[in-house]
Amino acid sequence: MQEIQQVSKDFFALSPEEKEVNKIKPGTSVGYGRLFETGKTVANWVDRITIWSYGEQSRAEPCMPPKPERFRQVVDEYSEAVVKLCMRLIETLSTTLGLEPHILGEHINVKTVGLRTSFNYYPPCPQPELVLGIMPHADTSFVTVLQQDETPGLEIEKDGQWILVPPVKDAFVVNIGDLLQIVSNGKYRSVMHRVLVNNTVGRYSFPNFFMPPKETVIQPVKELLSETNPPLYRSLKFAEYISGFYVKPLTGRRLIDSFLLTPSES
Ligand SMILES: O=C(O)CCC(=O)C(=O)O
Ligand SMILES: [Fe+2]
Repeated sequence: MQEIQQVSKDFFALSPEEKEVNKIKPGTSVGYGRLFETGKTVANWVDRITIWSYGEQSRAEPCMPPKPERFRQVVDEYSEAVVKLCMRLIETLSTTLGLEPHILGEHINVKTVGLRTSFNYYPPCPQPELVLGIMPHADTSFVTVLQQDETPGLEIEKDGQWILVPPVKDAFVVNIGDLLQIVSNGKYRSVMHRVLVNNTVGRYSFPNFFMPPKETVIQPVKELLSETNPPLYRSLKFAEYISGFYVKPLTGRRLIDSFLLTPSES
């Protein structure tokens, strides 16, 4: 965990030209650059690089920055360990849904699921009350394993209130993403969250998004459905969901609601 922090600090200390070697290309979501740049003035006060760190996508869309030199090696070891943790989480989540431990993993074809990792640096901001580090959103993952440093900033929404998630040394935060909400037929709800910034210290965070290949069909697990518990979400390709996510800035609205079979009033 310390090493990831160290290579990230080395990366963000590079010159803008060196960081931009890996600039996000139009139509993709990986590389270095501003978050959700849409031409509109939505301020996300963050310097960020996103890469496929594990799985099929990391080979299909290579995006490791060439510098710092140790980056790739550290990320390879880290992502392998995080994927193992995600696999265990999926088994546990299967059990807590009342299913055999292997059912959820089989349903989502867990062996093909990969990892996308973002490296966020939120610099100190002279007027932190005017911006957010990242606007309110839910993640596009099954689960997100998040490493944050010792500086607070992450808040989750619960019952209409924003609640700070205090950093705990050597611990990850696990967030439920939209895809788990769909496959669990709404039994698990993805968590809305946002990031605050401050005017004194920079903050680093590393969310690891456990995400499937683009062609994967996402739909509720059939073992959870019955006449009295009909599917809430239609089946969709992950590519369809992800294209919806990146075309608009983070508005705080739940994208996932657009896949409800019976649209909600909200
Ligand atoms: O910085 C954080 O703690 C969270 C970052 C986040 O939510 C994201 O990158 O999706
Ligand atoms: Fe997030």
